[in-house]
Amino acid sequence: MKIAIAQINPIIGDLSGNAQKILEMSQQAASENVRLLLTPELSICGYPPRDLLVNPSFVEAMDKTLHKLAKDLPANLAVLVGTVVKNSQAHITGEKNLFNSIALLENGKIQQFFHKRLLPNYDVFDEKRYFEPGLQANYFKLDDFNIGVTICEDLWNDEEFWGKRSYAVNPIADLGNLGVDLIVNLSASPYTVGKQHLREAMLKHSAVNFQQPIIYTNQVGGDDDLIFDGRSFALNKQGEIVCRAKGFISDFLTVEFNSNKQDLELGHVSPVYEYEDEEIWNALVLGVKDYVEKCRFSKVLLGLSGGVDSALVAAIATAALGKENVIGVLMPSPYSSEHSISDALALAASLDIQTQILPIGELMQSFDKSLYELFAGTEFGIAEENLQSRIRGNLLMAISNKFGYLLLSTGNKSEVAVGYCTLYGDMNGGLSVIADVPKTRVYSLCKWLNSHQQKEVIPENILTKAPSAELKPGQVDQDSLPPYEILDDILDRLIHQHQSAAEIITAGHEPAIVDRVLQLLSRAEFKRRQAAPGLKITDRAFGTGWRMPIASSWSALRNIGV
Ligand SMILES: NC(=O)c1ccc[n+]([C@@H]2O[C@H](COP(=O)([O-])OP(=O)(O)OC[C@H]3O[C@@H](n4cnc5c(N)ncnc54)[C@H](O)[C@@H]3O)[C@@H](O)[C@H]2O)c1
Ligand SMILES: Nc1ncnc2c1ncn2[C@@H]1O[C@H](COP(=O)(O)O)[C@@H](O)[C@H]1O
Ligand SMILES: N[C@@H](CCC(=O)O)C(=O)O
Ligand SMILES: O=P(O)(O)OP(=O)(O)O
Repeated sequence: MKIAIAQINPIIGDLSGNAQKILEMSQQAASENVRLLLTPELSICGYPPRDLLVNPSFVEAMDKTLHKLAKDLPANLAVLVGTVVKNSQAHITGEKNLFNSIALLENGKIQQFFHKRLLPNYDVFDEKRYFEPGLQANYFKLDDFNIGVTICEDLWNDEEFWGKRSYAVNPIADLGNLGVDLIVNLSASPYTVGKQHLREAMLKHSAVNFQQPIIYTNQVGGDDDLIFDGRSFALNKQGEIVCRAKGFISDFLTVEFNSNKQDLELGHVSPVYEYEDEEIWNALVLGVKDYVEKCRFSKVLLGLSGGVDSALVAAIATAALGKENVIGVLMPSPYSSEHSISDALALAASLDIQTQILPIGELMQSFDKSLYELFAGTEFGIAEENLQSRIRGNLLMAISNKFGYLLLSTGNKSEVAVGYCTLYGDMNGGLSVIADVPKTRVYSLCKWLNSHQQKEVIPENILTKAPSAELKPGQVDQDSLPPYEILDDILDRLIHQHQSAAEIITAGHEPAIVDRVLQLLSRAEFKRRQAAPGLKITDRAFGTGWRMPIASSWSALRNIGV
């Protein structure tokens, strides 16, 4: 029996467009004699639909679209489509309105529904807000085969693999006990660095442990802050990868279930990325492309300072949207160095993007004049420094408004973590492209890009000079922050490894620096809450999965031993 994976890139809420994508892959499947086609979790509406699900008319429209799709599908093809189903018991107190389900479509009809049993509710996942868990093992008979159906998180509870049990039920063990021939998993699993390795290792363990071939179908595409990497794959009973779809792009691939061997045959296996930098680059390019296109923009703009952050964002945007759709705006102030202008121009020439030069000296003088009396007798300080950033932010938003271009924010994760950025200034923008990329990774991505393209896409001078906001003469970032290698290590331990200050100090960091970073991290929460959505590439980004209080003094507690 031939089975196909439809690794589609749905647009959230575009029900007819998503159905059309499924239909097109169904027609391709039918032309290749496929018997069963798999699509991702919630493929009819795209994942995550969030509070669109609270609207009954949205749910009704999904139902109508699904019935129409069932009628349009080619004959002799069964298709599994992700949808929601109303919970008929929902009138009972405490029960929710919906199930996160899979519909089996065949012979012009919806034949059966399967409900997701394990509902993720951590990090960016919030499924208990909408869904009630399914209570039964899910499987169906297709020709002579029993096919077990699981939905994303249903397979993330392999107790032996994790060394702990996260949920009381284990859908894969239930299906193993029922003796199904094959398990399919329909997922919408967001990208984080190294996640594919984890998925494959986890499902390899499950395949071997339960002696079940598994076909894993993932969504692809950018959805606000989330990037879905695709890379759907299948494993035979020995846990060997027998096929893998491409990463960060829609794909269609088939795999043969051999009824004699009761196992999957070897098919097409797309390669994995060799370098993390390459993988992250591809993720960010897709994240920008899909955010811009799905929000119906065509062009973007950004401030080009001659620094490394804006250089990387410009390069990502150019790869995502094409050089004719990226506009770099240079806004030198009296404090800008000569090289900041020449470096920005060299970068623009290397990417072959358009530039505009808008000097801000006169605007700064005009602001100073207006504030002269009010500020008389005070020292030049943060207020004056930030004016430059805010003048630039205003000019960029004026261009955005006038021409309908989306402004890209350029702050990296290290800066966003410690609040080294100006509200309503360089934090302006609709999408924060590298907000989850620490500064040390910004450099490694640029270096990877140059070596991958075998030319200086990012001019060498941008990579070797000291990072500087140039908000006053001779200023460099390291006047106010620890060296980025140290800052990033401390932040990684705090944010990703959940280490206490005491553990970080034991690891060799200076107590005063650790204290300061803790305070800066906590104090900058108000800024992050007002920031543009940032593309998520790590397991802990400052986005929908980060829910910190603003009015809090927790970080000050190190000295009493917590
Ligand atoms: N703009 C740039 O390009 C850039 C680059 C690198 C570093 N920096 C650095 O970033 C810093 C920016 O200065 P900043 O952070 O003082 O200016 P800011 O204006 O970004 O933030 C301070 C302002 O935020 C508000 N605020 C403070 N606490 C708040 C809270 N809990 N809730 C809500 N609002 C609150 C207040 O209005 C306060 O004046 C400076 O250290 C600057 O050197 C800026
Ligand atoms: N001189 C500048 N021209 C254009 N855009 C600029 C300039 N200086 C800063 N910017 C923008 O602001 C962010 C943050 O700057 P830092 O150097 O990190 O302070 C930068 O990426 C540009 O987009
Ligand atoms: N743990 C899964 C959950 C996804 C889901 O159920 O949507 C993941 O991160 O991919
Ligand atoms: O934000 P940029 O581009 O100015 O980078 P840097 O902060 O390294 O100068």
